[in-house]
Amino acid sequence: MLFKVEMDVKVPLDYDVDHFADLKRKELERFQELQKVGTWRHIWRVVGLYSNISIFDVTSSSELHDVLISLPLYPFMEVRVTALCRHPSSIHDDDR
Ligand SMILES: O=C(O)C[C@H]1C=CC(=O)O1
Repeated sequence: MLFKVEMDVKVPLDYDVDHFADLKRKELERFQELQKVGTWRHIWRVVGLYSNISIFDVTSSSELHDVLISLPLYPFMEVRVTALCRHPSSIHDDDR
């Protein structure tokens, strides 16, 4: 199952810089693991914002929920999820 996930990262201005750098390092590790196994299939930066638009490939909405709340930066994210399905005119067989 494919989902579009929009993530806005919002960090309080007075948040400890070193602690946030540590969370970002952990987020990068988790992100790379999820990319390697194909769960986090695509990511784009939204120009000018600390936001991304991503495509996740998971077996269920529950799996997506578990993946999202496992992200180290999750407590700082506003997340919007859109379920996707194959377009009948698509020529690609991996977009479902
Ligand atoms: O940078 C972000 O948009 C937040 C998050 C997504 C991947 C990653 O490494 O951090």
